This record gives sequence, structure tokens and C-alpha cells, in this order.
Amino acid sequence: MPSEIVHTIGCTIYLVFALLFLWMGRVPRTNAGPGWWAGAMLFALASRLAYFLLLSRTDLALAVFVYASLVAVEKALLAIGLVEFLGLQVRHRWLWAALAAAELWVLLAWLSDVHPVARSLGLALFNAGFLSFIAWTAYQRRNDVPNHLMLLTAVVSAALVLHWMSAFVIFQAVPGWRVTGFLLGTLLVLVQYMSLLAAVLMDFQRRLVQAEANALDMAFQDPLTGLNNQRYMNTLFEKALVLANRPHQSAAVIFIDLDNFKPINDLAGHHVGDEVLRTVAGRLKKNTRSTDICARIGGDEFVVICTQLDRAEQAGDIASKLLTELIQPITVEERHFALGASIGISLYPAHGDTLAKLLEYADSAMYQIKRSGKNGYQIHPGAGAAGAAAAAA
Ligand SMILES: Nc1nc2c(ncn2[C@@H]2O[C@H](COP(=O)(O)OP(=O)(O)OP(=O)(O)O)[C@@H](O)[C@H]2O)c(=O)[nH]1
Repeated sequence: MPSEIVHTIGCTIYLVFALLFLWMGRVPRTNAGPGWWAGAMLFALASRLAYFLLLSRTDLALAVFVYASLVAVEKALLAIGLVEFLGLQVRHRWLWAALAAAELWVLLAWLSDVHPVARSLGLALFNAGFLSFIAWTAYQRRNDVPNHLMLLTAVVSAALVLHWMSAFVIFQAVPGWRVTGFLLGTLLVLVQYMSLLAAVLMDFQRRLVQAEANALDMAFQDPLTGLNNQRYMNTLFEKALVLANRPHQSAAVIFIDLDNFKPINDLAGHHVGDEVLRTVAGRLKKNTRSTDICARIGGDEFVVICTQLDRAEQAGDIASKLLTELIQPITVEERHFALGASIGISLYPAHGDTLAKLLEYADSAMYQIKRSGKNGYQIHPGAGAAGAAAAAA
């Protein structure tokens, strides 16, 4: 293939990649990696153009000098971009120092007119050094980006090391190899930058999915305990009603307010209070079915909605079990805390068919327990066969 075509293809690809990286660098919250890679691509483009234009007008040594000095910058920017993209603790100054050494070598080689083999060997060594750093780093961090993209970067960079270290020897032995070598190098560089481009996109997608998951968590979960929040409890209740509507099935809304929780905060600190609330949440989860709904709706207020009950009386048994669990001492930072709980229960459909109504009844039953000495449970009066049941633990 004529060298004009090879260089035109190479230049076009580099330009497209430079623009893509520039565009990606502007995506909000994207790190600095793509910006450095856009710079690297622009230097790769400049090196190709310079080589191509100078070769036809001046001597080979000058064309190689300009080409070599620009390519060295490209490799350094590529390495710095990787450091930034992966958030590595590598000081840029080491890479700048390596670049300065490479540039010095290229300049001295040109000025002192050293043998072409020595000149090419020096440049190949510096470029292979940068590429080895990239290959090794990408390999080390191969699990940081999904779909093995860093592994691909590592493999192609290693192939480019071989390419640089062998090309100058082959150039000497087979002069016609120059165009083929450029073509091969361009292809490898293309795959290398494509893997980086895909890695940036993959990282972007990962952050998007993570942000969506966080937003959903915030919408549906109580951040302290991980239980459902009140808003999501309403949605879940609607769904649960569809199942409870089957003949002879009912549901129970169990309203739980911890007794004497405030002194824990006051005496041991808010962070200990938080841990106690988390433990309570864990106990509620552990002692209910996966189809039941557990939510924290206030400071020390929890709601458990037991769906798919065969008999209304089951609600009292469940409340009794939960109360037994909740009064077990809780240990935080080697301190033991004994809590109580006041529990009020309402039943669907006996007391109402909306969550608002059922919560109101369960809340009022819970207050009855608070007023009559705390630490017990009660089903809201008038629940048919279940009637009112109070138990003091
Ligand atoms: N640690 C912690 N405390 C909270 C949180 N939300 C609310 N609280 C506290 O929980 C306490 C709840 O108050 P009360 O229900 O009156 O406290 P109590 O001692 O259980 O009172 P009784 O229910 O009458 O036994 C308040 O002191 C709130 O500041 C939270 O997220 N973490």
C-alpha cells in the first residue's frame, strides 16, 4: 500500500480519536484521563503529519528527529492519562523526567549525527519503556474495568513494545518494511486507543448504573437501617393487598415504638443510638417472612406489615414473638442496653382497607400500651374474633 494512503488513514484515525477523547473529557465527573489521551492523540497526529510532509521536502534525519520527538511526547501523555484514569499514586514528575531524557537523546542523536541504528535503538528503548509501564500498569489493574478492557490494553501495549524493539532492526534489513511497519504500528495503536476509549465508556456506564442504584436506594430505603422507608411501604402495601384479597386471607399492620430509647442517645451518644436502631431493624427482618414489609417510619418507630395471614389471631403471635426478640439486651461498644417496645396492631380487612386507616388504628393501639405502662402489644379493639389482646412482657 502506498505510504500516502497509510499516513492519510493513520492521520484520520488519530484525529477522530483525539476528538472523541476531547468530547469524553468534557462529560461531567469524568476524570482527567481522556483529556491526556486526547493530547496524546494530537501528538501522534502531529508526528505522522510532520514525518509525511518533511520526508518529501528535506532529509530523512530531520524527518526522523521531528517524528521521534513528537512520538515520545505521545507515549508520555498516554502513560500520564492511564495514571489519571486509574487514579494511581504515581507522580507525574517521573514520567516527565523520562520524557525529558528521551527528548534529549533524540536531539543529541540528531545533532551529533549518530548511526541510524543507534538513534533508532535509543528512541525504541524510551518508547518501549513507556509502553512497558502502560502494559504492566494496565495488567495490574485489569479488574478495575469490566469486560477485560484493561487486559486488552496491556496485551496490545506489550505487542507495541515488541513492535518498537524489533522494527528498527527490520527497517535496516528490509527497507520496504517501513510502510508495512507503519501500518502494523498504526493498527496496534488503534486497538490500544480503542480499548482505552471503551474503558472510559465502560467506566461512565458503571457510574451511571451506580448513581441510579443509589437514587433508587434513597427513594426506597431508610439510609440508617436499610429497611423500607414510609413512601416505599405504601407502594409495597398496595401490592400486598392484591394477595391478601384472596378468600380467607388477611394482613396485619404492626406499629412498633421503642420504649426508653431516648436515654440511650442521651447517655451513650447518637452513634450508639444509631447502632441500636440498626440492631432492632435486623431483629425485625430476621423474625419476619421475606414477603412481609419492614419499614422505619420515624426515629424509633417501625412498622411491620404481615401479609398473607390465614387467621387474624396470627398477628398477636407475631407481635409477641417480635416483642420477645426486641427486649433481648443489645450490646454496643461493650455496653448493654435493655429496650422495651410498645406495639399496636390493626387488621386488614377488619379495621380498614387503606394503609392510612390501618396505621391510624395501629398507632392508637400502640398509644394504649404506652399509656398503660409500655412494653406490650395490643390489637386494636373490635377486631372480630381476635378482639383486644394485651400482653405485658
Ligand atoms: N440515634 C438516633 N436517634 C434518633 C434518630 N431519629 C430520632 N432519634 C431520636 O429518637 C428519640 C425518640 O424519642 P422518643 O420516642 O420520645 O424516645 P423514647 O425514650 O423511646 O420515649 P418513649 O417512646 O416514651 O419510651 C428522640 O430522642 C430522637 O432524637 C436516629 O436516626 N438515630
